[in-house]
Amino acid sequence: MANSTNYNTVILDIEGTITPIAFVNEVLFPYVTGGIDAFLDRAWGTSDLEHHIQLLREQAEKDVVAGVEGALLIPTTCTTENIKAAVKQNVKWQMASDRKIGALKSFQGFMWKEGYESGEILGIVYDDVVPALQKWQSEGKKIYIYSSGSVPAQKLLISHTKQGDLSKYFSGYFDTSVGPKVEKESYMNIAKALGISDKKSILFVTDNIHEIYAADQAGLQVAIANRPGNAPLGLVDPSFKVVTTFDSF
Ligand SMILES: CSCCC(=O)C(=O)COP(=O)(O)O
Ligand SMILES: [Mg+2]
Repeated sequence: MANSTNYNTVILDIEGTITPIAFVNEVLFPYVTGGIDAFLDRAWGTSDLEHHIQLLREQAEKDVVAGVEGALLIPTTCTTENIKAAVKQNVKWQMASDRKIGALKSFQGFMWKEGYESGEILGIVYDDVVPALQKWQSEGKKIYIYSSGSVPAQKLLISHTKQGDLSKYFSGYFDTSVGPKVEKESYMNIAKALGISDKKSILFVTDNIHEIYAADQAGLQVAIANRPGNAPLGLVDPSFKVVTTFDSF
């Protein structure tokens, strides 16, 4: 049972908190890995695709310089087929280790756009999420998302769920452009962006214990989402609230 008190701002993680990890692993990620060949063929030559490839290319160059094992460069001057093959290999390599890197997350969101808009992908949130959003909103609380998924990808999921378009509940979205979710400065950046000086007035809910530590260190209230299919929590500091359902809020 969550016993968080006196918060007027709620920040929610997506995967493992409001959305099952299985939806990400069994629907969103296979959409990218299985569809990337055809997608590259379809979108080849567009400025949007070139922009996303350039982001992947710049990240790959940083990875090579940093000595990241398995990092793959994406050439600029080469045959179209070789560039496509390098993009495909790079994306699949990053996804195999579930990297939370901005360039990859932007590319995934770019591919998912087509899927959500065509109706091939429909987002899932747990049944207890919408009632909690309604309750928080009726209490005058502001609700935000902070996820490793890119902001465009977050908005797509939130606006295309089986429960309908949930965007009306959210006042804003944050991704790792404010900083990694495991660093306390990222939560301070969000509080600053929201103009909130009393960090204890913010409740952050996530499934990831490292994100909990970071938000706690930044002074936010925190609650751990322990959803079916999440990685085992292990031993957690008993001072942290753990919720298995949002009915607890
Ligand atoms: C709309 S994001 C889709 C899931 C994803 O790619 C991701 O990285 C989610 O990470 P989170 O920080 O929400 O656990
Ligand atoms: Mg998560």
